[in-house]
Amino acid sequence: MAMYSRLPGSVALITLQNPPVNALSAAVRQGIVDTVQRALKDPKVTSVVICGQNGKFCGGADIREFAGPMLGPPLVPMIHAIEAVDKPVAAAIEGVALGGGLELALGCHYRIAHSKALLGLPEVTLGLLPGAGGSQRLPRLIGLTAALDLITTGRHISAAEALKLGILDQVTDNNVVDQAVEFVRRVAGQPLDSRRLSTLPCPCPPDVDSLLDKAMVKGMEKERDLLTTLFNSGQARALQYAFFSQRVVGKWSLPSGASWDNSAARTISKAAVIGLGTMGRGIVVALALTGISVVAVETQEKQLAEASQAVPAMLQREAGRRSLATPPGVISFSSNLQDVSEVELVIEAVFEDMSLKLQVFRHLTSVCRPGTLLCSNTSGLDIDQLAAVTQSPGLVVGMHFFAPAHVMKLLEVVYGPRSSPEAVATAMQLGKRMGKVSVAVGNCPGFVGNRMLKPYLEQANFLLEEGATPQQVDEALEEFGFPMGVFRMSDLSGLDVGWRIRKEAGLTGPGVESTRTRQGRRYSPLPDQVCEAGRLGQKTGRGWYQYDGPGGRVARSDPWVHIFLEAYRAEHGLVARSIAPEEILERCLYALINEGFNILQDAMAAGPEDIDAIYVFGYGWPRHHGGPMFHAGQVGLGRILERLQHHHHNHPDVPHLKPSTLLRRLVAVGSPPVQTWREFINKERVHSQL
Ligand SMILES: CCCCCCC[C@H](O)CC(=O)SCCNC(=O)CCNC(=O)[C@H](O)C(C)(C)COP(=O)([O-])OP(=O)([O-])OC[C@H]1O[C@@H](n2cnc3c(N)ncnc32)[C@H](O)[C@@H]1OP(=O)([O-])[O-]
Repeated sequence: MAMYSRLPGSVALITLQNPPVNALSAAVRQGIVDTVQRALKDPKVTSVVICGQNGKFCGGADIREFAGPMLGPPLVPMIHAIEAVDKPVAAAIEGVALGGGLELALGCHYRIAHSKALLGLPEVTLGLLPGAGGSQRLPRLIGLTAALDLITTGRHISAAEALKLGILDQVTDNNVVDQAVEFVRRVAGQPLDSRRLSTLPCPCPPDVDSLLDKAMVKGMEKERDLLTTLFNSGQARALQYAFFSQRVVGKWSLPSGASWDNSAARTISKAAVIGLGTMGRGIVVALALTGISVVAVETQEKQLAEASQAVPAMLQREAGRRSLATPPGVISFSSNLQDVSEVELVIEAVFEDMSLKLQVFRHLTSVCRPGTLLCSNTSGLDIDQLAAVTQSPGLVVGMHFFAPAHVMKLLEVVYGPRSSPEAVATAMQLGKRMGKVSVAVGNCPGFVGNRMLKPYLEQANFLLEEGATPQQVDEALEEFGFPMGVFRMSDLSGLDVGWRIRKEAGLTGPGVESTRTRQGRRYSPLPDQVCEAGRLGQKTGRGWYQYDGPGGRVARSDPWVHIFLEAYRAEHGLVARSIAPEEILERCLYALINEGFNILQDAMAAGPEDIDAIYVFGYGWPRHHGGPMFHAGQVGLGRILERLQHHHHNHPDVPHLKPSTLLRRLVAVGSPPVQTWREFINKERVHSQL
């Protein structure tokens, strides 16, 4: 909707009304068309101001409408009509003018913004381009180079930058509508031709003159054609899905019925971090950047001394990189666990060893004051077991950060069967304050992200046994869009991490027979043998690849690995075959996706969006593929099921390839779209189908 009012004097005020960001839905577009007509016809009106309600000008086209046919008045002629009005029209920009919102403002003759407003053309992040004249008007206003920068990066810019670039006519710290009204009154009666951006020539560097001989009309036609192509592309749908899934996960819910809207969060101002290894240091910085005071505890003197040098430097660097709204919190270092007695929340980040973590939790519960939230940064250990040794198990949750913790966007908030809604709400809100995408997940080995990683890694190892090289596997995955293939990634994170976990699970180590079947299923001893050869990845300069030296970054193919693989195959009587990239992708990705269905079935994630957000923000899943569950829908659930059946038939000793019941059920009901799975799962659960 758009509301029309006549202000004292001769100014018509049009207010966009579509909470929360006044997106240009069909109703809003209709409202604008009607109110602009009204202003045009009213002889008493000499000028017009367009603003948005509730402190937001406009967040752009209504992305929710992209899924269906476009109804209502189209945006392009609507903006052209505003530009053609013969009374001055000003956009009063507060909050945001993004995408179609900025394009609407560019159709106005003047633009006045509040100093805190953000402007931009972020369409590229949704797989689109500015399709309502933005690609044509912006270069005509600020030149080709600056416009290209904004259009291709999609970045949001401040009002100050927009003023400097020439997008805005005025910036104010006061009420922006009042300023805009005053502005249009002042300019009423002045000629408007030079303010109609679509009619202006495009200022551009001399060398591209010849490229830009096309007229405006041609440009607009091109914009429309390209937009139509983009609209119908899978990538645009995936990027728009990723936009919404990032927001859906904030609206968390637990199987108990507790959810974001019925659970109160505590606001944390003082926290502690136990353990100052790589993860602990990053967590201290992430907390301090949010303005929280942190007690950073490390019992090993050498590690403490190193951390007290490194952490302030990291904080300073990061604070400099972001322009912080609040000053960073104070960090105090200590070797004494007693010093955490006054904090409201503790995050334990010691070595990934259950007996050590239990020891820390026993200690914490005795030194912290009652009511302190106790969190663990474990990447997969049982939260409930930790909760069991504390006086208040309800106040224990997992906060699984990803390295480096002050940079990576993902946070898995792990609730155990006894975690209170307040504890979950507080951890989720704290994650949000740290700028993270926080996802609530259930307590199961590996939680969501690492649980799905296991079958993916497993398939990659099996592929090596069957004839692939690490490079071939990595190349197929990188071609799909991962920044790093599985072997390069393993070398980066350190091969000993998984080795230790497998030893703890009794899968390898002294006394375990070196067979290719362990604990009743196919097992590849390849990664254990690589570790036994002292090759732990980048940190030792050797792993699945070779590097220039310990800590080297550039992976090069290593003849040692090829000889090792050949010897291994010969020892086990395996005949290497040539494996196509398609098979590599199917085996790795479909095994991972299948585990995602198992996770949904077990209610360890509330919906497919949660899994997809985890993979996009924590595991490098290419955003333009939406996430593993979205991708499954794009490929077709029937196809995924059929390929899993095929691979499981060939490898019956690999349980991860056995299609999940949920996948079968979804295919049986006609493969409904991913957005409806959450509801379907809940219904199936009620009827005990899962
Ligand atoms: C031939 C056809 C012609 C077509 C022409 C194309 C025109 C144009 O070029 C294309 C576009 O404009 S593309 C668009 C270009 N624009 C963009 O890409 C801007 C995208 N938006 C943002 O970047 C952020 O939301 C803001 C910075 C606006 C606010 O951030 P914040 O304060 O942290 O808040 P938050 O939590 O982020 O969002 C709050 C709620 O608002 C919702 N919502 C938001 N925008 C929406 C939209 N456009 N729509 C619908 N909904 C939108 C959001 O889902 C959430 O809903 P929930 O139900 O409460 O969960």
